[in-house]
Amino acid sequence: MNNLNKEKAKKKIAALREKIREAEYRYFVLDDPQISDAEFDKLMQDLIKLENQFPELITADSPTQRVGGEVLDEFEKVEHSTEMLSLDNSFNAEELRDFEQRIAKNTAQKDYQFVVEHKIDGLSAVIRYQDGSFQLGATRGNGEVGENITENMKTIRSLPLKIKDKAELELRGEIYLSKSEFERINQQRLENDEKAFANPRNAAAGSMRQLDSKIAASRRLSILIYDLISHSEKEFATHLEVFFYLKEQGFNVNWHKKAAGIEEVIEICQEWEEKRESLDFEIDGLVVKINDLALREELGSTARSPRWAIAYKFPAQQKTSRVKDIEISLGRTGALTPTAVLEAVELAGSTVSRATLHNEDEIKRKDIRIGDTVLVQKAGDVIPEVVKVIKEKRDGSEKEFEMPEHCPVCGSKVKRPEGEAVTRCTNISCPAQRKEKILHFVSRDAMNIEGVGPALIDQLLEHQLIDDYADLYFLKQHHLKDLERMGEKSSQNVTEAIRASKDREFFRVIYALGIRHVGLGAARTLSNNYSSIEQLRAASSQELEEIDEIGPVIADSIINFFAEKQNRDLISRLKQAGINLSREESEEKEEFLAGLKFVFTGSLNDFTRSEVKDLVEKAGGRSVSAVSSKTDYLVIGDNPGSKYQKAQELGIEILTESEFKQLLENKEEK
Ligand SMILES: NC(=O)c1ccc[n+]([C@@H]2O[C@H](COP(=O)([O-])OP(=O)(O)OC[C@H]3O[C@@H](n4cnc5c(N)ncnc54)[C@H](O)[C@@H]3O)[C@@H](O)[C@H]2O)c1
Ligand SMILES: [Zn+2]
Repeated sequence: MNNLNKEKAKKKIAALREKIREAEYRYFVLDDPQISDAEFDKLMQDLIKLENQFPELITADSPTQRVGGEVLDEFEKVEHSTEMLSLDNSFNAEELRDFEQRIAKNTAQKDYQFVVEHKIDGLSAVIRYQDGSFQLGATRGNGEVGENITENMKTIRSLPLKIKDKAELELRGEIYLSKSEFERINQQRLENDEKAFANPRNAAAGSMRQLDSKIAASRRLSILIYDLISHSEKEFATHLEVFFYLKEQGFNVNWHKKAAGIEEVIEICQEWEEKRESLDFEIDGLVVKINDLALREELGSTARSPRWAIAYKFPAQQKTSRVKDIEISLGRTGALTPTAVLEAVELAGSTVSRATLHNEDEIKRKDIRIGDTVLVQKAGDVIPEVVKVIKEKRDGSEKEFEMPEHCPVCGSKVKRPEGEAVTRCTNISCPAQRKEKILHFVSRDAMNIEGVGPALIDQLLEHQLIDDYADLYFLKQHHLKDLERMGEKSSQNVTEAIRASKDREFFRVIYALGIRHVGLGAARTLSNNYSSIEQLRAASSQELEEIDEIGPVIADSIINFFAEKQNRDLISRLKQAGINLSREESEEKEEFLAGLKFVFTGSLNDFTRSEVKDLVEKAGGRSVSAVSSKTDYLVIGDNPGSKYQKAQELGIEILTESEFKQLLENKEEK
């Protein structure tokens, strides 16, 4: 890079600027990005580096010198009282330390503090109040002029229309969609044959730019406030004081934490990298700000961003890749599932080379072709998926995908029942299905039988030593000994592992049966409601549906499962083998939360969402998503959302995180 000559740099800079401008237009104006945020950030970083090397090539219209964004003509324009800037980015601890160094160089002050906040992935808004009423809401636009979205903002429930303070205020906050609401909207759009939004940010931005505010209202957006730009009467000394005041006025304020030095900031950033999934909204990083407002003044800002703040960005969750092929795999229910084979990319800390395409309709809807460049996304532990195709990258060589007519494993005809999205192999004894069912049965969350893996199952099926999972319990050591790669010792271990699995908890057995749609959570719920397999089998679909979390689809599937003679036979052989088919005394004793319903809101400090769900369910309780009159407890973390208000209205018992912990601890002693 160092000996790059100026002519070359000039060309490279021009090309980068061109790409960045195009991406900004698609992102800010069309709400339809074609590259991932991480890729955009990379382009920007490359440009910044080059411009730093050749400062004489910096022009006033370079994207590094201004805030991206455009103002749409459809909306009334609003001039901002204070320019709305971007934030500088940092991607690792080193860059955060550099940020601190720059501050140290620019001030004589020694002991300053930082405030770390969530960087919510939504769209920023300016909000004005006068005489205690919400007056005006505007988008950032190009930083100087934004769009008037007051009417749409009135539909945001978490924005108070009235406040106590009668002074003139100007605030900033982030409008966003919760993950659950985002899913709901996309589901609905798919049902209406509309294009799904790529991510919650685009959905939120798209909703705010609707001319018809009824549409915005139907989207249930939220807002978190993170700054006070001006107050006509009060002076504040620190950012924390501002937060305190905003909270007092009834605003939903952004999560924040004080940090004494940059090392503490780094710790908080790393902590949230792991915890981000526990939030019901997306954050793409954290924002680190100077707490002392006078020091902020002193540090000032560049044309593009303040010097007193920096964004810390998490590793990418979305990236582009290319579909090399589309393969079909068979599940235990015989479903033919298309999977995209991708050019490997690093995504959120792991290498991704496959993504699920769900089913034929999904491929059609997204128009995914072999050879396409696609945007791939990964959220938490879920399987990576293709967000969308970047059609501009097509050169005509892409091939459309056709669902095969025959099962790729057994060759039988496949069928796609009317009204269903899934194509299945029609052969009930298709070896692929049998194998998948057994694999599921022995898997970790189910019966957890170590040593019984795909290779062994293949051999057992091939030698007709077993036909289904119940047969595993009738295997003798001498059956196994002669198999490939088995021998005395391993066959003994395997038979021992099979025997040991006989007293797995009842809910694991229910899960292991492989009833369609019954995942681990539903299995747990069922085991909380029925104490034996006989009771479960006797349940009517109406009775099942009355259980929270068990919908008609699951209920039907359970009924169908027990209706099949083959399955009832499987169960009686499991019983004969001595498998635990009822909830034991010991399991019941732990159920001190039996029947109680919990709702969690806000961000918890010591648990992830799946941890608390697990804890509650282990104790026989249930964790549900919405507050209703049937809720027993609402547990609130930092920045609880609208659920908090609703629970208060309904008079539901509210626990803080530490009270919830106490509840668990006290009861466990009993
Ligand atoms: N994918 C694309 O094609 C594409 C194109 C352009 C921009 N982008 C994305 O947009 C970013 C640049 O856009 P930008 O200038 O709007 O954002 P930024 O990343 O520079 O950060 C500033 C914005 O952060 C938001 N924010 C959230 N929480 C905040 C908090 N607690 N305090 C202060 N601000 C907070 C505000 O909306 C603010 O306007 C890029 O980093 C990139 O990720 C992507
Ligand atoms: Zn088959």
